[in-house]
Amino acid sequence: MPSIAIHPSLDGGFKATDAAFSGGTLACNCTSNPVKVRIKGDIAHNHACGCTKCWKPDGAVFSVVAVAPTANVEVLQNGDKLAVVDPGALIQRHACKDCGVHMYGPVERDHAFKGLSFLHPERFQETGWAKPGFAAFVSSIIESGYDPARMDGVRARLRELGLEPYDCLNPVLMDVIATWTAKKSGTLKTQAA
Ligand SMILES: N[C@@H](CCC(=O)N[C@@H](CSCO)C(=O)NCC(=O)O)C(=O)O
Ligand SMILES: [Zn+2]
Ligand SMILES: [Zn+2]
Repeated sequence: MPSIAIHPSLDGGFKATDAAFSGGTLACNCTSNPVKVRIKGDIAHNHACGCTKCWKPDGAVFSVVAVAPTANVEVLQNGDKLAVVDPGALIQRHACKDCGVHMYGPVERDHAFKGLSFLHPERFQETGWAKPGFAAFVSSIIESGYDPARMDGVRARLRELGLEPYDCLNPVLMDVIATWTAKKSGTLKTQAA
C-alpha cells in the first residue's frame, strides 16, 4: 500500500541537511519575473504545518515552514508582485499575486514571535536547509477536507518520518508563547532559572 502523502520534500526521502547552511534566496513559482527574497543566515524551528493558512505546493497535505529574523529578510526582485494574504492575521503572509507562493510572513504585532518571519524553505534555490523537526496543527488538515477517519494513518506516517505530531505547535514553541504571555501579564516576574 502506498504511504500517505505528506509533502513532496518529505515523501520521497529528505535531501541531506548541511550543518553549514547559512541562508540563501527564496524564489516563487513564476517562470518570468519571479519574486526573490534573500534570507541572511540560518532558519529555525522548521516544521510541517497542517493549518489552512500556510502555503502548500500542489497536492501537499502539509506545508513546510520555518522562521528567520525579519531583520535578515530582504526582498531582492519583483517585490511589486507581493500582497498580504490576510492583513488581519498574526503572520503577515506576503504572497506572489501571480503564482500564489507565500514568500515571507513577518509577525509585527505584540506577540512572542514578533520580529520573526515565517518562510517556506523548499523555495530556497539552495539545498542544505534543516529537515523539519515536528508536525504542527495536524488536526487542522481536516479543515482543508482531509478524511477524519484517516488521521491515525497520518500521525503514524508523520512519526515514521521523524515528525512528532502535535495539534498546535510543539512544546518548545508553546512554552515560548506561554512564557511571553506570563511575563506580559506580570504573572512571571523573573527569568525562570
Ligand atoms: N485551525 C486553524 C489553525 C491556524 C493557525 O493557528 N496556524 C498557526 C500555525 S502557522 C505556522 O506554524 C498560526 O500560528 N497561525 C497564525 C496566523 O496564521 O497568522 C487553521 O487550520 O486555519
Ligand atoms: Zn510568482
Ligand atoms: Zn500553518
